[in-house]
Amino acid sequence: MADIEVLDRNDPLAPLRALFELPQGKVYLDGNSLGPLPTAARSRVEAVVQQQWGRDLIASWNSHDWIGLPVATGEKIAPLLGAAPGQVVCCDSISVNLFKLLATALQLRPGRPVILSQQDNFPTDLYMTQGMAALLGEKRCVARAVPADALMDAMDDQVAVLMLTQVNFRDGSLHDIEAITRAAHERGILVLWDLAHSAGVLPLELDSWQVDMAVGCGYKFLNGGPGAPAFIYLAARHQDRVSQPLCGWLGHAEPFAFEPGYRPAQGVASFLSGTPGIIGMAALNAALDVFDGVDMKQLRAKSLALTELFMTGVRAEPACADCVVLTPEEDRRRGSQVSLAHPQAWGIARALIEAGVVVDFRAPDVVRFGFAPLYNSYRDVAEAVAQLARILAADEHLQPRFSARTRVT
Ligand SMILES: Cc1ncc(COP(=O)(O)O)c(C=O)c1O
Ligand SMILES: Nc1c(O)cccc1C(=O)C[C@H](N)C(=O)O
Repeated sequence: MADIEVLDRNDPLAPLRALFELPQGKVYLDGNSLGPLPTAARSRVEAVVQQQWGRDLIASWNSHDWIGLPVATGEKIAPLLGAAPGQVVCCDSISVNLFKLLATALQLRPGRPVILSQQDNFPTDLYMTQGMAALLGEKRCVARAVPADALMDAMDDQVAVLMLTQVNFRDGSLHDIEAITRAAHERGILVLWDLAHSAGVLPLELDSWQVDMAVGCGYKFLNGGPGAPAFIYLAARHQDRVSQPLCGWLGHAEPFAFEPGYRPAQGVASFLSGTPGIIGMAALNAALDVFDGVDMKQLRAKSLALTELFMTGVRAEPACADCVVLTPEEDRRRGSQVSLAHPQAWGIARALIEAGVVVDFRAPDVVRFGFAPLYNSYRDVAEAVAQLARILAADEHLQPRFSARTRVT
């Protein structure tokens, strides 16, 4: 393996690790599921609870601008997406936001009922599409999911919107947003990108790639905390042509006029529905400060170096010979995780966690190693490879205590 200490010493992003509260003695490689706690988020939550909720109570909607928090947080996320102001709002979960945007896409393409996706997309994306189809009936909505290599052929004149996730949650493979968006547009198809495993770790240029719509996650690489709200991106060019169906009062032009009839707010703010969870959103808002001054290209370069080092390390270890690297080798095809397939993946994941290397298991046979360049070091990679090789060489993953599937994640 390369000289790990030199790599960490020369890493310009290494000081950012100090902005997080990482548990001592653990190597945390699960930031693609739940990012760790940024100290700024802890302090903000304390302030929101003690001073704002605890002391200022209801006045905080104005005096601490709670009412403006979804838009303000969206504007803080926007630069990470390559989005000009006025196109991103923070709200709800990805699942709920997909529903709003899918309905919008169908409105924009009347006569085209198909929502096209990839068979191994994250299940919630497929489920939301199936729910939409059941609600609207097959004349107005058809859920079509095909293998990745059949997507181009499936883009026919019945397709209203292509809904894809940029980085596949299972194998870490990465789609080329710009090329796929262009191909879809040439066929009159809108694109809706799920950026759950991209926002905060990959350089994104949604505006210049002409993306129509996107959603993303607050609790993974944006480090906003468990169940942090998600976000919606809707390109400015579509905003005055659509109305989303979950038209709650906070998406109204004047919520406090309490009118009986719905009038949407201007722009992407009309994608708000009900009252946001202020504590959770405040945590995400503060967590985003970690990105101040961070060059996303530099972040990507480190992410690639971490995943590359890990894959090289695994291949060089004879004890890891039965691990199949599912994640593409090519930089332009790889997100920020490495997935290994192994028949005893569950036991390996549990043994790694017990050894202090926090990874996750995805059924049926995948161990995921998520690398977050904001806080993971090259030393973390070396430790993960060493522990994996040790466990496999000692058959530790076959220990009876690792055989029962006792956990949900
Ligand atoms: C690609 C992808 N989309 C959507 C989700 C779920 O989003 P939510 O729980 O915010 O609905 C996840 C993970 O939870 C995911 O990995
Ligand atoms: N959202 C999660 C949860 O509430 C519990 C456990 C895991 C998750 C996840 O984020 C899973 C994740 N989207 C994945 O890539 O598998």
